[in-house]
Amino acid sequence: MAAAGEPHSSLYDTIVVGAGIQGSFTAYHLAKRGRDTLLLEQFPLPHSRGSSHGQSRIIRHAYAQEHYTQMMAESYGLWEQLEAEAGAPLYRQTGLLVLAANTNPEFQRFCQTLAQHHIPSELFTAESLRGRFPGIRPYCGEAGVSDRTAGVLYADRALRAVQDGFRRCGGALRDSEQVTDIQPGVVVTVTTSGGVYQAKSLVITAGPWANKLLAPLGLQLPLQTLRINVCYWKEKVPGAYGVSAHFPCFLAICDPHHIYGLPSNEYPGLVKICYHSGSPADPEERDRPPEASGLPDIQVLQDFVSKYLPGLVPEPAVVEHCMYTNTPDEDFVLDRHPKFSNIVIGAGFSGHGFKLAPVVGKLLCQLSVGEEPSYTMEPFGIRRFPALPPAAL
Ligand SMILES: Cc1cc2nc3c(=O)[nH]c(=O)nc-3n(C[C@H](O)[C@H](O)[C@H](O)COP(=O)(O)OP(=O)(O)OC[C@H]3O[C@@H](n4cnc5c(N)ncnc54)[C@H](O)[C@@H]3O)c2cc1C
Ligand SMILES: O=C(O)[C@@H]1CCCC=N1
Repeated sequence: MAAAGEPHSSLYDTIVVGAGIQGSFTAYHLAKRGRDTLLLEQFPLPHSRGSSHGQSRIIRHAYAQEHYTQMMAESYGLWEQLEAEAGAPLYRQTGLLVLAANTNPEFQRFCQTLAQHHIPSELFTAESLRGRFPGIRPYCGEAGVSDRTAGVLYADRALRAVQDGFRRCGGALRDSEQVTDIQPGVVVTVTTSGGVYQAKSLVITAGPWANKLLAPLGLQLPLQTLRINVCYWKEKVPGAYGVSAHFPCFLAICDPHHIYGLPSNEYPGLVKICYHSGSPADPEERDRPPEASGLPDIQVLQDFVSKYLPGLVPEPAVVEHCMYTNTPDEDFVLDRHPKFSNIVIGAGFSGHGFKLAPVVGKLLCQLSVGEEPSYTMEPFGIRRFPALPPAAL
């Protein structure tokens, strides 16, 4: 294996394209197994053009779909391991409240998975919510269920930690190198803006750029790229909705899209509350203002904040941007290319993939080395999309 900075003339075991959280964890698992791995990133690191930047992400066992709750059991352990390797905290436990009308079927599925997996949790009525969380003004008939294991991941720090871990295991990370061409074969040839590399297998984890890389490989996935407004709301009394006041993360099950929030922490006095959807956008033109007919997400959030969180100023104080890459069912794509079995794809993380990245990385690593994946891959297969052009398959 070449030392850092030395030219690498031979064949890599695996090249991973895209150093967001999914590609970085994939490369980390590969390097930990002693695979000679090259991780390529188009932008200088760190950058804020994709989906993995920012200070915080929610981590939780609570899911309406059991397969994610199952994967989270292992994911928590892998986050802990990375935290120990990094020697710095990556996670803060805050708990999470799922809020909905008590008759809501999705809410009931959350309660079922929490119970089935013995996750420490508590049920709340509108009245008991009011007593325990005076900052929330629940409506009549609303219920809540908590996931006490949930909390906040320090996202930027976590991304750096996994990339450092990858390098410590001998992995090579080259940033500012955009992949411009992929030639499939028993040996895959990858051309970048900086050189030409070869490997026995390739993993594509390109976030919102996935379809751009897949098009020349004869594949287009039904992915929608969305620009998300990441809104921060000012506390009327600083700290009232903060981690130190034990305010939890929350997920409000709303129609048509959920609303979620994290206690004030990264920006003192500001609470992060976002809409779980956004306006369609090309990642190359993310900050171009959307059409006038775009999603009224900020208005929906303002209404929500004025109604339910009376201790916050109902107008965003800070708005940052990030990208979602959504599949139609919001399940991930973790699969081999239908025609080129040594090309593995991780895509469509649909705005909820950060917490699961340690397990996603392990699964993509297993697929690329030809091992049986440790979980059922049924929800994640490419063939679940009926509208794929048959020529591609
Ligand atoms: C506002 C917001 C809030 C979220 N909240 C949560 C949350 O609370 N909990 C949670 O679990 N998840 C959350 N998520 C989702 C999570 O952040 C994403 O699922 C995850 O970051 C996706 O990572 P990725 O590696 O697939 O994509 P990215 O981070 O976009 O990484 C892809 C990388 O590939 C690189 N790339 C692309 N094309 C090329 C090329 N040709 N050559 C070289 N490099 C290339 C890109 O530059 C990029 O760095 C949230 C996402 C957003 C946007
Ligand atoms: O994944 C998460 O926990 C957050 C909150 C719910 C919607 C998407 N992201």
